[in-house]
Amino acid sequence: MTVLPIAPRIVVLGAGAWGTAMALSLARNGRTVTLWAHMPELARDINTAHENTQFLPGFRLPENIVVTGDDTAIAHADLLFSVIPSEFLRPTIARLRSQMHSEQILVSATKGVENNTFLRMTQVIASSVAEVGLTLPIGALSGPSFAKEVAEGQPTAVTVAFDDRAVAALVQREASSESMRLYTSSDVIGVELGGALKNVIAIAAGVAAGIGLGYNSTAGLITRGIAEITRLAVACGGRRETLAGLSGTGDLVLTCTGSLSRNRTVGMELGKGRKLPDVLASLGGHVAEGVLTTRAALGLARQHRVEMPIAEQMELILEQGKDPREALRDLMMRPGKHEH
Ligand SMILES: NC(=O)c1ccc[n+]([C@@H]2O[C@H](COP(=O)([O-])OP(=O)(O)OC[C@H]3O[C@@H](n4cnc5c(N)ncnc54)[C@H](O)[C@@H]3O)[C@@H](O)[C@H]2O)c1
Ligand SMILES: O=P(O)(O)OC[C@H](O)CO
Repeated sequence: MTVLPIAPRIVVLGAGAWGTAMALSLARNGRTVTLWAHMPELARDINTAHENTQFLPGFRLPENIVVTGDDTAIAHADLLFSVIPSEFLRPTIARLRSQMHSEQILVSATKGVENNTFLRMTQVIASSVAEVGLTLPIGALSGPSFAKEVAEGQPTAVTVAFDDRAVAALVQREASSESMRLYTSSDVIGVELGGALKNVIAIAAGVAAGIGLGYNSTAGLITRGIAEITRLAVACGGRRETLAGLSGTGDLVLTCTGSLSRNRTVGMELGKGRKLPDVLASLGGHVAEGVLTTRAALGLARQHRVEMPIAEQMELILEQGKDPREALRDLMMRPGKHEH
């Protein structure tokens, strides 16, 4: 049976906006939280400024957050949160896995699908640690949660999923606070895919906004978007009701309407006519996971023979520079369908 000590040692892997906000949220319970950065210089800069000026400016880190670039810090953790962008996850886990052990619990908070394998993030981590003969409980945390608002202490609700619900309950106990409410789930597939796939639809919502379209179009994209990502998640083994929850409808509504979303911003700039490399370069080192996830989602969709018309048009815009207006027209002019 997996257990956690009374005062578990917590390490957050990845000192981007979300890793830093997660550390701030976890530290509100009085625990010491170690925030691991992949580059020692980044750890040093954050320690000097007591603030992550590059990825989450404006929030002073309290004394009980210790920032480090030292890989050996991971060996002392009881509870690990992995917040590494999907693109860098496999090499980062390969680097750190010699410090990991089977008594630890690992929560993945990354939202993405691996580009060539189409694996979910918990699968990437499990397959990497298996190469050195290691197994440990690995689950996913996802839901509507802009890092800035979490850092501000604004009430936020997310879902944490493990195959073993008792493990999800342990994480729920440790990560809940006045401003962070966690629901448990045993649907790891649904929670992970909900969080990853909503980014593709958020790009589409941004494109619509960038073209100058209004509320009707956004509502249509959100609703047909949830239909599309639910189809794929269910085909992959997720549960329909999970996609109707926080890590599905909840996150989709947030990211398709919230101006803080990087994915929506990318779509909006494309809708205004800017080119993708130029838009990505202006994100200041931040990731917009949906750009890479679009192709992976379509790869998964082909494997499972699932139709994803919105994702297909996004791929054409992102990879072939299709005119966004033409893409939206092509979506509207598809053959008529039943709603369900
Ligand atoms: N920002 C949010 O509001 C938010 C909320 C929920 C989930 N997420 C998810 O969290 C994950 C991380 O996003 P973020 O917003 O914290 O990142 P970010 O965009 O703020 O920063 C990029 C991160 O990538 C790291 N990085 C860059 N090169 C690297 C390399 N070669 N190896 C390892 N790491 C490298 C940087 O150190 C930094 O931590 C993403 O999957 C994102 O979808 C973000
Ligand atoms: O800024 P985005 O688009 O990466 O979205 C951040 C989170 O995923 C919102 O839940």
